[in-house]
Amino acid sequence: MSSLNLDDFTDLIERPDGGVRRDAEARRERQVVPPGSLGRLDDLGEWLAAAQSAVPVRPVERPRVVLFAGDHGVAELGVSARPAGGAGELVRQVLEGGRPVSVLARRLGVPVRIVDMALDCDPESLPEDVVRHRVRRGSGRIDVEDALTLQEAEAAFRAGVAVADEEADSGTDLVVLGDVSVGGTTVAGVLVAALCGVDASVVTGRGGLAIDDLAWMRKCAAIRDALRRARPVLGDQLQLLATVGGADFAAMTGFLLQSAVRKLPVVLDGVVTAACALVGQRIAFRAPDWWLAAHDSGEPGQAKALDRMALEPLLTQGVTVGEGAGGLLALPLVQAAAALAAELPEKPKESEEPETAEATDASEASEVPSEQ
Ligand SMILES: O=C(O)c1ccc[n+]([C@@H]2O[C@H](COP(=O)([O-])O)[C@@H](O)[C@H]2O)c1
Ligand SMILES: Cc1cc2nc[nH]c2cc1C
Repeated sequence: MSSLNLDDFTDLIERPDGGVRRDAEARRERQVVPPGSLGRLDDLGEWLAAAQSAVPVRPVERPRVVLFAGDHGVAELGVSARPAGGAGELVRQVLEGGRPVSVLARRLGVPVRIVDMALDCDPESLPEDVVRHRVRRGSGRIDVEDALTLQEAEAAFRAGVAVADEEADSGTDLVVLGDVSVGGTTVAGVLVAALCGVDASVVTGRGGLAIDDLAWMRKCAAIRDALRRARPVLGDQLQLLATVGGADFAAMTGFLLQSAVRKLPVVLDGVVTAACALVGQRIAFRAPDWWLAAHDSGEPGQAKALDRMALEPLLTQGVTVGEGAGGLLALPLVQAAAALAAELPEKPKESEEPETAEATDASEASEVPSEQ
């Protein structure tokens, strides 16, 4: 297998088509309600049109939730209100239908795919439909040791790339990306603080099930210690993911970048996906153009990361369960924006003048898309 060169993504990732975006804006000018009167839904519809390279924008008909799952050694420090090593149990519950993402996905008719990257459980105990890409059992305790070897990080990154290719090849038209982890918000905090150059306290939040003050202090200290280990490898993103990331983080970073290569738009969930996106931005600066921030979960590290990528979350509902649930909440908005942009009729022509070259404003004519 050829060695992985992350710099290739810089060239492979193009921006969504600016010309198509202008065509989408021009179409909105001709529709019955003024552009801007649908607020952020107007921006959303135009962004999606550019991502699809299609005017009118196509409906989102084959969305999917893709979740990467892993346990993190740092959870042994008591930085999470969830039991260390408990991510496998959550994975079972998601697929059995009993978690928030299961309920929302059922209601919206969206399939959920879960990839095991580093769960700390017997693989036999997992439901059959879990996608198996495990590179190790639990990522390392990042305050004192590396999360992964470089080889494991590369294998995990490649697994994420492969899953993105499978989604693009099978006709998925939008992915809601999420994670199932224990200790993941601590790892995310380290990556965000390292890449934004801020202190541990700035990114230390209360996690999935809010932790108490003592646990918050342990979490802040763990992030501080891991940050010291992160700083020397800041210039090498694969090494950074190996040192203070984890297998699920490496896979999500690979997934996000390859989705951008394949022009597959991705909706980000919470702080964990935001941290992976930030690593991805360091690798390929154009990549964030393909991502949509669904919601503001309230984790301070998420706000920091999204701000760095100039991504503005659509919703604020205080959803901190992770697992793609907050991300999925944005799907109906995306679908609404697409329907409005595609289906609102155009205004009737103001005059009945014959359509001659002279009667048409030349500058406008050059911007009007050929729709038929
Ligand atoms: O989305 C967020 O910002 C968010 C905030 C707190 C917790 N979570 C989810 O909770 C899980 C990890 O939480 P923790 O407290 O064990 O680090 C993981 O699946 C996260 O996606 C997610
Ligand atoms: C308007 C808009 C602009 C963006 N830029 C990057 N992702 C984006 C998503 C949306 C929705």
